[in-house]
Amino acid sequence: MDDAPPVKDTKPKVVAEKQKTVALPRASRRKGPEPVKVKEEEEGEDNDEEEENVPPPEKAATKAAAKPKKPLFPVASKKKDPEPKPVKVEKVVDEEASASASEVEEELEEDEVDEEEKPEVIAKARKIVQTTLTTKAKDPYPDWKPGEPVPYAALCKTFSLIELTTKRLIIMEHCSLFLRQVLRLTPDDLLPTVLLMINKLAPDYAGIELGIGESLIMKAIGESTGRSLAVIKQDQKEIGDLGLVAVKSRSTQPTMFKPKALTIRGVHNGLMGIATVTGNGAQGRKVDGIKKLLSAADANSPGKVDITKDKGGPSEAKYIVRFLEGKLRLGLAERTILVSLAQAMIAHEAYKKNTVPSTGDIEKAESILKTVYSELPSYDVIIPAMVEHGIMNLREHCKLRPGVPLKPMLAKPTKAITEVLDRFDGQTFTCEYKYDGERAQIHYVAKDADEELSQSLPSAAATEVGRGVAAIFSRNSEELSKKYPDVLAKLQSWVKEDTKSFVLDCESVAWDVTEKKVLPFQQLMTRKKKDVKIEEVKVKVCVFAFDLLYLNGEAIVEKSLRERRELLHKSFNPVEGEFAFATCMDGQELDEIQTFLDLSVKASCEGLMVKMLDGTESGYEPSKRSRNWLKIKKDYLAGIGDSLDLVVLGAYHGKGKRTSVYGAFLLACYNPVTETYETVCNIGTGFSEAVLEELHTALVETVIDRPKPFYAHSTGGQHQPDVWFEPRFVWEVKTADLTLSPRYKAGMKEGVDPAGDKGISLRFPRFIKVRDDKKPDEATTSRQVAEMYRKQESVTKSKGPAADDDFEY
Ligand SMILES: Nc1ncnc2c1ncn2[C@@H]1O[C@H](COP(=O)(O)OP(=O)(O)OP(=O)(O)O)[C@@H](O)[C@H]1O
Repeated sequence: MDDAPPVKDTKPKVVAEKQKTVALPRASRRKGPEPVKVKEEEEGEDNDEEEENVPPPEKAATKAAAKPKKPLFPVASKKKDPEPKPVKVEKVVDEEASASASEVEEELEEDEVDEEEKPEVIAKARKIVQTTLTTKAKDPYPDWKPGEPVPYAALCKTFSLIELTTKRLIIMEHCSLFLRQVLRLTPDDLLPTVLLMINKLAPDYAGIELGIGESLIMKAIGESTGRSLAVIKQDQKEIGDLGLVAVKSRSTQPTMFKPKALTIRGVHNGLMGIATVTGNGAQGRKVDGIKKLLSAADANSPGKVDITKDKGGPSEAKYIVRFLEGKLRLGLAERTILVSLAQAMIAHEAYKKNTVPSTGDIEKAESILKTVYSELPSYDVIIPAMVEHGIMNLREHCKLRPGVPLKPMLAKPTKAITEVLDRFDGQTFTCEYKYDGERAQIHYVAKDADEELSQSLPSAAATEVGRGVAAIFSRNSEELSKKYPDVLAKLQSWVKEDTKSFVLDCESVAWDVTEKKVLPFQQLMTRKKKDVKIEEVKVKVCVFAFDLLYLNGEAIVEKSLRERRELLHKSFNPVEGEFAFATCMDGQELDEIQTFLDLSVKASCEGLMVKMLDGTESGYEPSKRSRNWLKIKKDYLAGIGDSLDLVVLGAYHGKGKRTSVYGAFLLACYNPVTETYETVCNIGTGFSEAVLEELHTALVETVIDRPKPFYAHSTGGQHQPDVWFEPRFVWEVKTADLTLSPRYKAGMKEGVDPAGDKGISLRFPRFIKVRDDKKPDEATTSRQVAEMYRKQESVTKSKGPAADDDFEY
């Protein structure tokens, strides 16, 4: 395929098909639990089933693509010679440093390398950077001509090497080596390279999705290889991996002519074109786009892929299809890429200077990139700046800014007020109402300010609001301006005149205009999700601000909460029913907190947030589930500490009156390390008839023939659900407690069961609501489930909980 023009020329128009969501009507949500008989035996029951073989990890779906106002890939620096003169690295690092990743792996216990954050793994990785990354010796792919587009085959070669291992350390080494080669030869392609590695086309806030289902991909594979759809479907049934089906289909296809080899930039452009196609015949043009990419795949280097084994050689068709499905199956967590990128960059900079970076420098580079990315999660902004100014200077050039949403700080659950007091012993803390609505990050820049709402924000996302321009983002950095035009319309009235720019952390909560009080979350969910017309708004919303992250041109995340709160209160005017500061209380005594908790519940809140108030620890920690924020929910005091957000993997047909709907469901938590969904319970309680009907309508669209290879579930016949689903919907679920069961797989790798054959399961789970603000890979993690289990157990065994996070880099 010819390379399409650079992405900067493309003007993506409209967001493609969005994920389907279920809005549950208020009435149906409010109805009491409607017990539904779960088809199988009670949770927690022992049974001798076989341990299931979980296939290699598969990347959970990520959304993709952008609607950029400015060039998507600003050229970092044209002046620089892309290929510095090859240099011989003279400096000798210590002996240990010459270890290769595989040697190092042998030294480490298998379970110790599960996460790249382990200090010893990081230390070894840094040693590797000092040696292999500062020479060309281990580059994964033969050098292409400096300055020329990076061949897509080079990326696929790296993917195929990564596919051969599950060890983070080796994955990191492969990534770093390849990224450094890209930096050395074609630094302008670093951005699309990184994006394709993380299965994205653009930052989340750009709101572009590929909008492609399995059937469209099968159609494209069929049409581009001359095989019938029926045959492709049959292959898919047998192989269970469309990427490999694409490879199999290609191998039987005689090549009439040799198209031009794919490049990373060309593939990115092609995919972007597919994602942004709209209007009449969009589906057909998407298929054409895929066909074009597939026909060019492997043109010049047809990889020999043994499709009988998942871990075949490199094949462009395989990775294109997997990208389209949002599943590269590589275990390339965003954190891995970040660390690899920092290592590649520091090694590249050293290589250019004919030096070797010290481990201190490598550590510093990693920390800079992680901090910068947590405040400004946009490779589109960071990569060009990093290439131009160097990684050590990145902080000066890339700061939190209005227009680029950051991942919010999250709280750790606690079970009792005494736990809070233990945690904050000797330190000042503050309590705030925990409002039950939707997180909203509001960005604003006045027209007469010395700055602008980020250039990388799609223009449609920035709304004129009187004296300024504003945008609202969700917890997941999705753009919410079309959901809350009423908030934007009133915004100017609560922004003080000398407040010229800000990023606010808030909760948008349904508001009862007559009673002048907040309404439960269920009310908020009855609002339309997008294209809301102000005149049609029935459920009014009040914004409760609890933090200020940026003010008048300056990021203030490092200031103490006390200072941020003062600035917050100084910079805005509360307006009844529209904008308010979160109700807070600084008392430190148990009975004061108890009284405040009771008040919060009376005020229709979920409970309290308790936050460190002073000192560096009270700084805002983007993307972290931090112990400096604790939540006490009203229902903590009975049952386990927190509800869980679980992914629906399967369902059982209803019986009797319910034959037309699903009567019970199989739920799973998410394991971000192995990128698998681990089953955790069957649920049939908490649903009204109306809700069951709605869920059925939504879920039927996602039925698949068989469980995905990245579902960790029981294989015993009697435990199989009647239908399986794509991992799409996240539900909030409460449980009486947690137990170990051989029938479920949750947390099996977390060491809670000494014998290792039982997973954690929920007892008496109860459906609370659909969490359509969470994506499946943001569900409660296996580790969190294990942490809850340990906490529950710790009453008798007094074991400390493990740390965890949601987005942390
Ligand atoms: N005063 C407040 N301070 C911080 N967050 C608040 C506050 N009031 C309400 N919230 C909401 O509570 C959430 C913090 O709780 P947590 O970190 O547990 O998020 P979560 O994982 O979405 O869990 P939950 O289901 O409890 O909302 C925030 O995302 C925000 O939406």
